[in-house]
Amino acid sequence: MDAIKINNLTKYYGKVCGIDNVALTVSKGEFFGFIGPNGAGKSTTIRTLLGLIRPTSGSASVFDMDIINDKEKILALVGYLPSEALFYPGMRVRELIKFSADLRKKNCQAAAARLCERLQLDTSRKVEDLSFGNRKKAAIICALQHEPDLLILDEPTSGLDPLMQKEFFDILRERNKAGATIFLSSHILSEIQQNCSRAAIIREGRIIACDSVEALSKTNAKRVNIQGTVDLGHLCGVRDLQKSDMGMNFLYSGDMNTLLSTLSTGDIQDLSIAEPDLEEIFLHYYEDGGAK
Ligand SMILES: Nc1ncnc2c1ncn2[C@@H]1O[C@H](COP(=O)(O)OP(=O)(O)OP(=O)(O)O)[C@@H](O)[C@H]1O
Repeated sequence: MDAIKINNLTKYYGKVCGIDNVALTVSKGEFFGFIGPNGAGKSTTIRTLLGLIRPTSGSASVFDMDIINDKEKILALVGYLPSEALFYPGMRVRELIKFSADLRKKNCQAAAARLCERLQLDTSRKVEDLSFGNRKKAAIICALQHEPDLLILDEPTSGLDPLMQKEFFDILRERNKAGATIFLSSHILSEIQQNCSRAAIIREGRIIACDSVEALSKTNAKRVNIQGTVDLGHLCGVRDLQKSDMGMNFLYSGDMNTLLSTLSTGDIQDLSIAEPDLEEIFLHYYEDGGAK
């Protein structure tokens, strides 16, 4: 069974396009990444999926249930972490966590206590007195304490320190191993690479790639580093050229023999031709014309 199935979902905010014809399938039990630059449409996709906003056109289902007609049934199976954690003021953290569990008509005391301990959250504090990171932890506990079948996490780690990020991902991996499906929206590539098996890249409201993280990370471009001088002329396949007093470096995706014969005309003291790092590969998807 698919955990998430999105069919040609489009959302316009008046004249502004949020997402355009998004189609995506996430299988039950997957740890799926959703990557894209600011304003790409990640939150719009998630909010539409959860029935928080209505699509302009298209349809989607969660565990084979329609996002509009079966909204309540879907929400009972989902844990949602919004990108910004906002709470009613005046509550203490423990009251907020209990309030969130009561909404689900579930006793989550034991699970909540374990999560608070692992994430080191002081439940006696008032929510309005919490730091940004601690507010995030409270939101994480509200999203996870009822042990949902599907976790939808929108930029979950912003505000968490590195130790807490590690603990948080340990918890997610444990949940995933126990069968939960995880949909992780992020623009932190290392998070996606270390945790997800598949990912989709969204840009300007459209899915531009969807594949295994391994396949997405592959490219035929090389990073060329030169110490010395050479005239590249009109060499085809050069991108991201950076020059310094010492030499130059660029991404190259053209013919290797042509590159080598061009380089042989220069005065070169040192040369390296290496795989680009992951950030560079993903920038290629983000840039105009980067779609496969
Ligand atoms: N309530 C709204 N009213 C008008 N336009 C909106 C609204 N919400 C989002 N948009 C627009 O829809 C597009 C997609 O925004 P969205 O928030 O979904 O992107 P995102 O990928 O989640 O971005 P970020 O990583 O910055 O959170 C953007 O152009 C944004 O300006």
